[in-house]
Amino acid sequence: MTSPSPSAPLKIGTRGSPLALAQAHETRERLAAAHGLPDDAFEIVVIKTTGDRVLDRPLKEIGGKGLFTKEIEEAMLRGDIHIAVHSMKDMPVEQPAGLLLDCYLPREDPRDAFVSFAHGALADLPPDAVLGTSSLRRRAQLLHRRPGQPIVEFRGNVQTRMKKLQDNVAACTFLATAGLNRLGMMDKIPATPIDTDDMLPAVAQGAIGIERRADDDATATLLQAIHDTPTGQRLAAERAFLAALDGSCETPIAGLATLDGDTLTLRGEILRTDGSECLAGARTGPIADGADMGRALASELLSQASDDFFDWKSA
Ligand SMILES: NCc1[nH]cc(CCC(=O)O)c1CC(=O)O
Repeated sequence: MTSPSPSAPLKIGTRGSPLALAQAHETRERLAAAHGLPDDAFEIVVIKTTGDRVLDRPLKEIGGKGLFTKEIEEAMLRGDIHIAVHSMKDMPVEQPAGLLLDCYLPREDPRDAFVSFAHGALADLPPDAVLGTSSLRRRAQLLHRRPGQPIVEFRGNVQTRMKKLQDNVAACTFLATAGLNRLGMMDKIPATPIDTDDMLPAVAQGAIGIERRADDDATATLLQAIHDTPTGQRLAAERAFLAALDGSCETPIAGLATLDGDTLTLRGEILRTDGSECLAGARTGPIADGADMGRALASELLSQASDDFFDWKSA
């Protein structure tokens, strides 16, 4: 196998957002360290996606799967890049033909964070405080616990959202703790992780996945050295749950697997968009049965859902 070198670097495709770049740099550092190669044996290639281009509309209006991945995957299939670094939370459950996702970096904190200048915790919020989020899941979860609470659409990167909070567009917002940690911002903004019993995270939240061409054996060998097995086991359960629900990032579905010795516990929930109903459940079993547990939990929740529960799918 030929190794990447400064003259023939391994090309790492990524979106250009600060978080995406931080993730690409982490991947480069791990690959360089694992293989004793210099940093410039890896080249970071920034690719703009539809999700980056359209900033003025809520993502759910643009629709379609792979909003943040399509252009990057096309570049990989053309051979312009060798690997692509993704937030697994944004990844469709199936990859396009010819591409494979079987390498995960060690997962960061999966919890959501409560971000507010005015209030210390979610529980302290008065019922008329305006919450800022554009995530269907967070919105449904918040409304489920706090019916009638006003919520405004809140998109943009961390800086944009902090500015909106300062301008009092909302009293608080919600961000993934993982993203804040990876950007080194957890101490710089008023953010507190939310217990997963109070807000169950999105499937795969906090996990980074590295995609490659299925037939690229040289790259597969390179990636094996940085794959984190426990993260892969947790995501196998969570993504099987998501796949069985036919969900994507922008649907009110939450799921989190945890490991304890040889045992995996998967918690999951599905909600109505307006938060009026939340179906939740859990499964515990051997780690190797994670994907089966994900599918079983999905069936259990689906069997409890009334006919109109999934109306949000066409909404
Ligand atoms: N949907 C956007 C997105 N995709 C991944 C992350 C955060 C990092 C992660 O979960 O790994 C975020 C931002 C957020 O939810 O705050």
